[in-house]
Amino acid sequence: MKRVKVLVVGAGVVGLSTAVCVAETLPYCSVTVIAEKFSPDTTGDGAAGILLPKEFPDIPLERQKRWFKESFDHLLAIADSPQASDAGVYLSSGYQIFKDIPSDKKPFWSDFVFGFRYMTDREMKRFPNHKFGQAFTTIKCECLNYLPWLEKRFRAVGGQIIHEKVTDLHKLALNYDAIMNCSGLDSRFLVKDEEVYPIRGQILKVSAPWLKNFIRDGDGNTYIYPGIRYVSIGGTRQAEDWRLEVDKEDSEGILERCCRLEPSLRGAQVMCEWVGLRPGRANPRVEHEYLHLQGRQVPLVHNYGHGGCGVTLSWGTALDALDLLRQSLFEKPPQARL
Ligand SMILES: Cc1cc2nc3c(=O)[nH]c(=O)nc-3n(C[C@H](O)[C@H](O)[C@H](O)COP(=O)(O)OP(=O)(O)OC[C@H]3O[C@@H](n4cnc5c(N)ncnc54)[C@H](O)[C@@H]3O)c2cc1C
Ligand SMILES: O=C([O-])CC(=O)C(=O)O
Repeated sequence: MKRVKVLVVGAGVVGLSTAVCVAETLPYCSVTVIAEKFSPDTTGDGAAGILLPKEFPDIPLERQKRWFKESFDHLLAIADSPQASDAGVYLSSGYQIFKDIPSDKKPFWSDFVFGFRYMTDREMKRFPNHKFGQAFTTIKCECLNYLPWLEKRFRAVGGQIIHEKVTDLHKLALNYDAIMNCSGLDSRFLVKDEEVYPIRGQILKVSAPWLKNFIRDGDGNTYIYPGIRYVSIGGTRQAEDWRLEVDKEDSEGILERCCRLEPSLRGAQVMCEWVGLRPGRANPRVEHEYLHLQGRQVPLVHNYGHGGCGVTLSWGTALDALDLLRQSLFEKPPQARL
């Protein structure tokens, strides 16, 4: 009997991962996802979806390693299964190159990807403006496939979906035993967290089926990611910039920088241009508190603020959010709803 009603706010890669984790792990919970936007209109749908972490300043490194390893291993199992093409999850190999030798040549995630090594002098000759490079195989998770696939998996275990904008979490909490907030950038308004801010990202999707390996400049501003339908080339990282319109100058800059790294892109046809707002935050917020209403305390588990790493850390942070939910339900068992 499903006696605990859990509501997940958000149907991006973070919300759907969280909803699937809870619905598949806690048989006593009935789980509903409520969101204003679903695939193909969430931030992850336009993202390249490469699994590549960055280091957050105030989260213990062991926790960050766990977030990445769990996400990588979860997606690797999908990539290795007959579900891979439906889910849009596959291995992707390539290079990260640096104009200056980075202080951390062997980053914390290097043991979790496959075949991490420094590039040879011969390989580096292809990139005369760069001094150092890393070669490795990671995973690419294309949300245009992965999110509908996750949604199907969620429905298969009885998950419910509501298509609606939420304006007041307290009102919703009258009808649920726990709420999980996966509203990304909109947490700025929904839970009034002023630490979340937009980091605008513009990319172009080009047709260049001859490209097989990714190339990323370590500064994070220029990258080329071959994918299933197209090659994503980027990018921009404009903090506090809320514009969702395509900026012509940004597109020109992206093409120019990417063609410098990969001259064969000069002949590539641009299929579309896309802008998304990363949910920036110094550190992702994966923690819980309680909403107080009419004598009841309703657990509120937050899972948002992943910046440019939402796909990269989606499963690991969802598992942490699941633990926080379990802990909060155990600390304060559901109290009678009105
Ligand atoms: C150009 C670009 C490239 C990127 N490339 C990568 C990459 O290669 N690898 C990687 O790991 N990450 C990448 N990212 C980052 C990644 O896309 C994000 O971190 C991730 O998509 C965030 O997911 P989310 O579920 O937290 O938020 P979102 O996808 O923004 O989803 C938020 C959800 O909450 C819902 N919501 C919000 N407020 C409300 C409300 N009030 N009521 C109802 N619903 C609400 C929305 O409707 C939506 O369903 C990239 C981002 C950009 C912009
Ligand atoms: O940085 C990258 O390589 C891709 C990415 O995650 C982003 O643009 O946010």
